[in-house]
Amino acid sequence: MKSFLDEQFLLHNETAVKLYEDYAKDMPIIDYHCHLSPQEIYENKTFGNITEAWLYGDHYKWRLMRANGIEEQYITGGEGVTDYDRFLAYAKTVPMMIGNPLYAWSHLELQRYFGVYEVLNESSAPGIWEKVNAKLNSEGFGARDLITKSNVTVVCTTDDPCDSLEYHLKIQEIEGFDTAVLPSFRPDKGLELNRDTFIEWVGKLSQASGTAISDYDSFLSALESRVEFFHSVGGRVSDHALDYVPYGKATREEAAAIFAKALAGHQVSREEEDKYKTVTLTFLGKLYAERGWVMQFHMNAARNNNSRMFAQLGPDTGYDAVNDTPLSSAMIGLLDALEQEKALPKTILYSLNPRDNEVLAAIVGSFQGGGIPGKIQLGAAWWFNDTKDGMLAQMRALANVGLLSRFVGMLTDSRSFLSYTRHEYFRRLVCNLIGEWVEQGEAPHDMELLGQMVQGIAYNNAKEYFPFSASLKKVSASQS
Ligand SMILES: O=C(O)[C@@H](O)[C@H](O)[C@H](O)C(=O)CO
Repeated sequence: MKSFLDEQFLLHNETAVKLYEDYAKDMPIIDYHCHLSPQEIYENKTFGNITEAWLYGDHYKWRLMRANGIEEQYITGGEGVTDYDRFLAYAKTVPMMIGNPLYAWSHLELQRYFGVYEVLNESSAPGIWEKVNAKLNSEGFGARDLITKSNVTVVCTTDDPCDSLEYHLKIQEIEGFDTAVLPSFRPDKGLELNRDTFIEWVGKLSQASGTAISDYDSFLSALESRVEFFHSVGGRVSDHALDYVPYGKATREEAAAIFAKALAGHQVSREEEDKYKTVTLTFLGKLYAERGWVMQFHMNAARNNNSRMFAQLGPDTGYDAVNDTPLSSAMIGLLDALEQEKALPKTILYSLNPRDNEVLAAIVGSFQGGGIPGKIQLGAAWWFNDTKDGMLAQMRALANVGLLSRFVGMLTDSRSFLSYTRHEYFRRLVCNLIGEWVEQGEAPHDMELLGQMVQGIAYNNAKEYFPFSASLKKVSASQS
């Protein structure tokens, strides 16, 4: 029987161990989608204790604590509740997490960042609290230190087009910090024209772009100026949350009329919304293609389901779920609208519903081309799929229908600076999956070929795929 989280964790055959140890383990990380705060990175934020690092913003942990019957004030904080109280509440929940990736992630983080190899529970909590906090309060445990320690060459944060990117610019001035921290252009608030944030957001866009927005054309030119600004700061990625995939063939004039209706404060119909989103996404896709950007679609999330708690805590607080809207024909329509004009950018398609894996993997195959390896990507297992089963299902679907060897690999999608162990977890799964194929005679025991495949999925494919600046930390010869 293997001991818990030992060196061969998730590696169940010799080939897997060799692939991980000799090829995957030491590869750098490109974290091309996350929710880290550029300000905290710039300020090299330090964490007074493990509760601050673990429980101040991680809704994955909050969700499981609720499921374990922990009172809300010990999860997201409350009157008279100390950070130690919250840590104890988490320590009480951890033993109940067996089978959930957070059980492994939490212990991997304790091992990799703090040298703690004990299992976390209520009885070990006091000692672990002391040991971890002593480290967190010592030199080298600030946000930037943790990024550097994790061998991360690129971090792509998630940013609103109206954002000043002040901290991205300031980070570029920091001597000796090699990681590129780049903005991702996330214009969801400009697409969601039925939401109560739309009109105010258009006003913010006008201010940020210096463009008077009186109609759809001026709105689009304001968006274009912000794309250009993000590009000037090193941004090369966009990101769209499509909780359902819209598609409605329409002219620019039709979209303009719908835009005007929404800007006047009127609700638009679903048909009008689809038309507006189709024309606007097509416009944006062309901008991305012109600049060589990568366009990401995060689809089929069902967000903020608990209206009482949404009113109390806001979004991204652990009350989301998986949507099950059909997406195939709309997705094809959107991609084809761009392809028709030879303006389809590199694109990554993520669905939160694993039922869509094969659907998207097949759609991906319909739009490859342009001489670009893996131009269209089946997105990494995301959010509720960021699990052993979810990652394997996504990789198997991609391997069955497309080219796993061209996959740009994992991302943390996290708000915590300790989450880079998710890449280790993923790399171990990749090596074991390929190792199994070799041991079962389904792939040749050609370590050079397999090592190249593993290093590609771990890092090199992303390095080639994302047109980030040459300011990336140079990967040593043995790793490239
Ligand atoms: O980018 C998204 O929309 C999601 O990743 C969302 O932000 C969610 O809160 C998350 O971080 C899941 O990991």
